[in-house]
Amino acid sequence: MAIQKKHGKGRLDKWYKLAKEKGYRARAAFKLIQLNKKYGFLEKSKVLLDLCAAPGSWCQVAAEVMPVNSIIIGVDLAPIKPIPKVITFQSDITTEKCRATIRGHLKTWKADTVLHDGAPNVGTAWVQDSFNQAELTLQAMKLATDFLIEGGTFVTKVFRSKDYNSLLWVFNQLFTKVEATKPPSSRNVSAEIFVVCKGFKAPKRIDPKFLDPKAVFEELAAPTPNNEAKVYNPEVKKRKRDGYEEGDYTQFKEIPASEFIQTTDPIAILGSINRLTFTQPKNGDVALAALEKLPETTDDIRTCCQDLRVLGRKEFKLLLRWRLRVREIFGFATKKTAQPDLSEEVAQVDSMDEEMKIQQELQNLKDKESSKKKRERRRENEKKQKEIVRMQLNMTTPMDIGMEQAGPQGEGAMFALKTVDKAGAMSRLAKGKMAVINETAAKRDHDSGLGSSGETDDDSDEDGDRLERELDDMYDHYKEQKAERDAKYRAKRARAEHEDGGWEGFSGSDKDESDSDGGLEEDSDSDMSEDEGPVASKKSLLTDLDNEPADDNSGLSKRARVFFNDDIFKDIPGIGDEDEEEEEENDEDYEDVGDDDEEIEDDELFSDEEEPEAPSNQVTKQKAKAKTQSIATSDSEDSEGEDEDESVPRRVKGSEDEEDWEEKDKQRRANEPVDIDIITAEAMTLAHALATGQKTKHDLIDEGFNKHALRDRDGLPDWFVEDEGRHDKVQRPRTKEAAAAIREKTRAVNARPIKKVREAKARKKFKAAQRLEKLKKKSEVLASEEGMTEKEKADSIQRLLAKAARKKPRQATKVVVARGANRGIKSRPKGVKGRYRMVDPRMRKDMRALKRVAQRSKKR
Ligand SMILES: C[S@@+](CC[C@H](N)C(=O)[O-])C[C@H]1O[C@@H](n2cnc3c(N)ncnc32)[C@H](O)[C@@H]1O
Repeated sequence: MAIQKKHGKGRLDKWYKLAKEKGYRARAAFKLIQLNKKYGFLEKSKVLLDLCAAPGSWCQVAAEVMPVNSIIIGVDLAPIKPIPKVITFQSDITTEKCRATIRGHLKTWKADTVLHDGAPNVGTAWVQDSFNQAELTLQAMKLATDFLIEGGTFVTKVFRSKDYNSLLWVFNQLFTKVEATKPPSSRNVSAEIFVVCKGFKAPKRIDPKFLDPKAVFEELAAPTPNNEAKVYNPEVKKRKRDGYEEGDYTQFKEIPASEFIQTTDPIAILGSINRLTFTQPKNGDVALAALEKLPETTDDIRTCCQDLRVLGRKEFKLLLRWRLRVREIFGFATKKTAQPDLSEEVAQVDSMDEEMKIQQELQNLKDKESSKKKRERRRENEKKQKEIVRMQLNMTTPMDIGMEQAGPQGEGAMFALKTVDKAGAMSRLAKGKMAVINETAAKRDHDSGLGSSGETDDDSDEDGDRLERELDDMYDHYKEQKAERDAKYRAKRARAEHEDGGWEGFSGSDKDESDSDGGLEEDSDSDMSEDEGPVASKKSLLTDLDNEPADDNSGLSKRARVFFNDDIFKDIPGIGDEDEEEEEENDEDYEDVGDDDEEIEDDELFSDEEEPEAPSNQVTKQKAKAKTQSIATSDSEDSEGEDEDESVPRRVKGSEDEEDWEEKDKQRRANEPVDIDIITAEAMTLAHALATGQKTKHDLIDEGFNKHALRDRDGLPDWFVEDEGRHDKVQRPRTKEAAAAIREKTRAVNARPIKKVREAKARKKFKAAQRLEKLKKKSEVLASEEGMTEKEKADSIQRLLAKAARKKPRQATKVVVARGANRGIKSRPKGVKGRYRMVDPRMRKDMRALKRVAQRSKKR
């Protein structure tokens, strides 16, 4: 029965067997061994307390690893058979008696390490058990706090349950470093996890609440700071997770539109609710009835209320304006009517004395002045934007802007131009990233209190601007949250930021400056003087003007560049800036590397003659070759005289070691946003259609004019544009054959993992070195031969060299029929030497049959 149970739970695993082999009383021993391997606490300990130690495998390990003459005390409810060098006794660790016994054994000593692997009878009722376990852990920690030395280590088992975080929080209060880990020997199916708490803070007084299960597991939602104990760390934050509201487990939320009118936080509603309804509840909402009849409640408004989640900024503004108007009609406090004292809904100014009148007039004048300034600034900004757009269309040069910005001083002009360029504007322009510029300019407008350039009623639109800013903030906040949750999104954003590195700097400083209403010119000057100085600026200016024609070298005419600057070409490899191109090429190179476990025959790698292979394989090789050339590898040794290996995509750069490379490769593949295979398959399909005449050049041009080519994203909310970019893409046809060819390519790349290729190359080099060494020795022997003339010696050495240089005739590939046990096995079958190829028996029969048929038809 007992054996059955062990089998049933899969207990007779390798750790179980190993424990038996090594004489440990339980497989748990390996958990401690592995924990100690990672954190190394046993070697440093002289006194150890093992709570819940039966049957005693942890004590065994401790006795083995700890220095001689260490004190090890083990306690458990169950009896522990004696272990040499270990004191054991039977007791319940939650009792005072146990504490006293330990005290008796330790006397004045303090423990360097306290271990706890306790588990109350797991298996009866999980919820109950997990709580008891957490409670037991807390009890163990209580004991640990009594006996641990300052800086000591507490290692405990915890079950991942609802109390897990609470326990961790407490540990964090009492130890400087807390880490949760799961050693390999701990079964994956088990919810157990081990927490290693290092650096006991040994506070003089510990708030009893820290060790009280009630306080820890129930009241932790609002933890009381333990001000008395020096361990309290205000920086420890408890993460707040929003779940469903109590009693409301639906994701779709709707509220009456009247609530939106009455609320003081309309943006919160727009951000969290799906629909505003006008349907009358049974009890009859008077406000809602009146609201429905208002002429302000137009069909547009009703449509917007239908689904708030699909609205853009424009619609949000529409709703918010509607709300303000309705509030005015209903006599609710609005921003315009409200006085500083918000508690009063409508403030009436009946009489105004002289002084107040003067103040009012002054205020009016001030307002006018500021709105005039605003208008001027906006006009200036619009002008600048236009110039930038002109620049993008190559109608003007950056120099024009620089000169204008810098004014009459010639040097200033240099500065300004430099700064334009420092911001990466020139290169961005060439890359068609003006969207970013416009966005940044718009943002600056925002920050400086200006609305979007399309609006003219700047005085009356203050509310709108504020709302817009709030909406922007909310959107940014949403993006931040998304980034926090989604590692992939974070990586993608990091990549984007990396690509836009120069631009980031610009927008960053831009934002800072704009807080003080600074324009582009102010940015330029401050950046310049702070960062690099005039010499650098001139240098940079020269460099960048030099760089300008480099773009022309891309072979594109100005018109072509403007054309390819369109967003539609953004994701297409081969079009766009060179960096992107290069990176994508690299990415493709890094793609689809199979796992290293696959065996590759050396002979296959070192084949001197090209074997006839499938056409797709050849295509792959050629492609890989082209790529290899495009990647600047410094691994010159590897490439020496090994042209046959060039077909293997090279992924090794400089001195990067393999693990590094593999790690990076993994990350790269995880972050890869564009499916290169799909794009290649599309390209192949297109090429095939062109080659077979199914499509003509004109068809392609025609297809180029589609809805995606004329995307007008002006005024659309960022989130919408982002979402569109992700999903609204041109669907190009992909044939089955193209997809199959790409799959084949992937398979071919996978079949030659770089690790194996490198190993094989290294082996080949090693063998060559050995041969050379042999040759040297033989030549030396010949040279020192006394019975030979100098000519004979020279001839013999010559012959040796010629023989060594002669290529060995290639061995014929042996065909091995895979039978029985050999089927599906990739390693070399027994007794087979040299090149071989495994074939299926059916394949050999088929081949023979084909040959027979061919011969017969010849005879006829
Ligand atoms: C997983 S075993 C410990 C294995 C041990 N670490 C080893 O290496 O052999 C869990 C132990 O916790 C003990 N235990 C549970 N509650 C206890 C309590 N209140 N006081 C003492 N021991 C307890 C159980 O008797 C059981 O032997």
